[in-house]
Amino acid sequence: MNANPPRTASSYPGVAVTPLPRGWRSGGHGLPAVTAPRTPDPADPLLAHGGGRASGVHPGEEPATAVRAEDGLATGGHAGEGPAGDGERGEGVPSPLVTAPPPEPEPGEPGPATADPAATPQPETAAPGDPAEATDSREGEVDDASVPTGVQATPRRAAAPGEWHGIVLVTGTDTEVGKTISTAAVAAAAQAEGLRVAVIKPGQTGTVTGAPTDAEVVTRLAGPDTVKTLAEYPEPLAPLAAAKVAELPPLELYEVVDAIRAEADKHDLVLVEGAGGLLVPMGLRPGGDVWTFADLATALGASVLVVARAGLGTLNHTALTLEALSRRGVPAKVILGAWPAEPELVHWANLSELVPHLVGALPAGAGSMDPGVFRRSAPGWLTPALHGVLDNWRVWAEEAG
Ligand SMILES: Nc1ncnc2c1ncn2[C@@H]1O[C@H](COP(=O)(O)OP(=O)(O)OP(=O)(O)O)[C@@H](O)[C@H]1O
Ligand SMILES: C[C@H](N)[C@H](N)CCCCCC(=O)O
Ligand SMILES: [Mg+2]
Repeated sequence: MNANPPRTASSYPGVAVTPLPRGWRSGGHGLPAVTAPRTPDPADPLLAHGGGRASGVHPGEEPATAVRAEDGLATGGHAGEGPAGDGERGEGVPSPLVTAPPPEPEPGEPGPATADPAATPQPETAAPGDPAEATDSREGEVDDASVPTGVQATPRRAAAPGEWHGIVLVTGTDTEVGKTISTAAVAAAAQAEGLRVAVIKPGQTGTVTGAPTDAEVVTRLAGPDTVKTLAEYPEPLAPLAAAKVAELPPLELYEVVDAIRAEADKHDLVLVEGAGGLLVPMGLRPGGDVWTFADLATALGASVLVVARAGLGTLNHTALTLEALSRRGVPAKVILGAWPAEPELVHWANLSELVPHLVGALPAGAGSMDPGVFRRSAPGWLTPALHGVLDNWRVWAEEAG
């Protein structure tokens, strides 16, 4: 006898109106949404991986002040309860996922550029460490350690809390979770809204395998205005390890920051895809210390999308990633990279836990779609926060289940 019989969405907490199973408490407990946000502690070694600066908190600002996420979702509720705001995580209960607001746009900042439909997307690749690809954002700086936190970290076009314009980083709970497909979906939805979109892959590893690069996949599926890879390494390893074994220059944090900011000057949305998960060693700082994708997020003051699996094990991986971002004061939301065609008990259970964090869910197989179908479908997989039209998880679950 099957202990976990298939169920419909309407029988699951968080996406349903039916009562919870006995003893079931839903709504993301165990995930950081129910914990108070940590105030970033400059002495916290996690805030300064490899001895680098801890940023994301700006001079004169109160760090990690919690505000409620505004993502336009009529969700986040619990079984037998109404939409978000009801129940134990009710109105006035702060979400730690939107913490220190990103900095205000600089005075005189130009508005969003108009879309250029004539632009031809072309993946570009710079040689690792190619100085022509990224000017040094640290020009004129004195010493890395003496620079006040965040002074150089102001993005050209910052997004307000809960908004996903400007520079947005895409990480995952692991490698092979659907970061590239999700990046393509967000790019497609944003382009459909008329935004000029760039996608940047700082470190592409595993080129020796002959598989399409992430830039090629994004170009095929979404065709953003600009797609760039900053460095390619042959072996399928973390970028820093791949650079070492190939004896190629590792990615340098501030060259990557500059390359991303340069695209932010020319686009409304710059999606930056990491490699593997949040704390994968990406490259070296000028002083020789390791930097991670989390360091890139704090250096840019950017929000982060976390692409997660839908199946067993995702709650822990997602909670760990969100906690690491929360303690750095980085706003974050979650996308399910591949929702199965035939979801089982575990998928519905995980969905109910993750709904308060979710801003998107892609169907498994989306990456194999015809690009035209992919582009037309993408807005339906994403909430309005990500330029999509998905505004009710219960309705989505009924259709997806
Ligand atoms: N929604 C999806 N539809 C189709 N294929 C998918 C989907 N999500 C993931 N995949 C497949 O799973 C694999 C991993 O996906 P993807 O390349 O997006 O991973 P990733 O998280 O970007 O990994 P990496 O760390 O290597 O960049 C790929 O082979 C991809 O084709
Ligand atoms: C090659 C692979 N597909 C990714 N691009 C790199 C993943 C690095 C993961 C490192 C790790 O967490 O152990
Ligand atoms: Mg990828």
